[in-house]
Amino acid sequence: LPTVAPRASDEVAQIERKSASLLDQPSIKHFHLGMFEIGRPLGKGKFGRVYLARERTSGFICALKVLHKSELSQGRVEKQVRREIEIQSNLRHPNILQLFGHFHDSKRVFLILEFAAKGELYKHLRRENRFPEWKASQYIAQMASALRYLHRKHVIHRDIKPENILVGIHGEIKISDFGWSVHAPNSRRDTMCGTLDYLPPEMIKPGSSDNSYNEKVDLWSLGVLTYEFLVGEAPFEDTPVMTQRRIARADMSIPSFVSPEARDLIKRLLVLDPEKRIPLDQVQTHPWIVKHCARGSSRDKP
Ligand SMILES: CCc1cccc(CC)c1NC(=O)n1cc2c(c1)/C(=N\C(=O)c1ccc(N3CCN(C)CC3)cc1)N=N2
Repeated sequence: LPTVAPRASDEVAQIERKSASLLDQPSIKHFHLGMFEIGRPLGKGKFGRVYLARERTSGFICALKVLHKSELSQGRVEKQVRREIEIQSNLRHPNILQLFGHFHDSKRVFLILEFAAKGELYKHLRRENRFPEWKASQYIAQMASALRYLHRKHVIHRDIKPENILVGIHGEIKISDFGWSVHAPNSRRDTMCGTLDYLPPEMIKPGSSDNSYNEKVDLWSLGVLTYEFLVGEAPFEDTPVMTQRRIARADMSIPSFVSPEARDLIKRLLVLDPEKRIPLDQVQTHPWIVKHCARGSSRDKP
């Protein structure tokens, strides 16, 4: 796979400047399919497929996500896709997958996304079973940095899990799939689907009067992610009914091979009361994070 040279983002800026200037003549389209050479399929999800792509004039490598309008309307997820586009196109952070632009034709919506050359994090996790503490710690440090950035913009991701994280060419992680992200505070109206494993107690309590919640939901999910990186399975993994019950009681046990520092951080994140969860700035200065990040940048070890 071609590597994405760092200059690529300058080229995006160049494309954007060019297309911004093109926008002055309304007849000129912004982006369209003919501008891209489509490469191999990279992956597929419930509502779309993603392909390696190259923008013809600049040679810029990206990932083109194709969503079929018919499927979106059947799944009643148009609103989510609109929100994903609106939120993700205004974000710029090394650990958040960038959305450079979007366009559509009669049948499909196309998202022009940053190419993450090392693919899906959950496949790495399944292959390695669980991550060594130094790697898990660096990933959580990167997640905390990305979440701090999101929360400063009052964006809650709400769907932090290994399946929604990609890995860049230097081994850095990139939060993707903002389909479930919202502006805080929020009271959930969309129906949930998929795994319950990562949901905090305040989002699964059925019919609780005050079902509004805030950014702290991402702290709980960060705790679940930390546990899963180190143990290889989620802390409340069980049958759906038991998972809900165990989440509501924060009923989990941490295996003895997990270091005391990592155990301490997990316990400070998986707290029932959202207000009592350790804040992100204290995650970044936690002994388990500091002890490993000192070993060098957020990249693969040589
Ligand atoms: C449409 C697919 C989808 C549905 C739902 C959620 C998400 C976000 C995770 C996505 N993916 C998405 O949006 N994606 C946006 C993307 C993206 C996915 C991506 N890369 C890859 O998917 C990928 C996969 C495998 C790969 N190789 C595997 C074999 N290795 C030996 C070499 C490397 C290398 C890159 N880059 N930007």
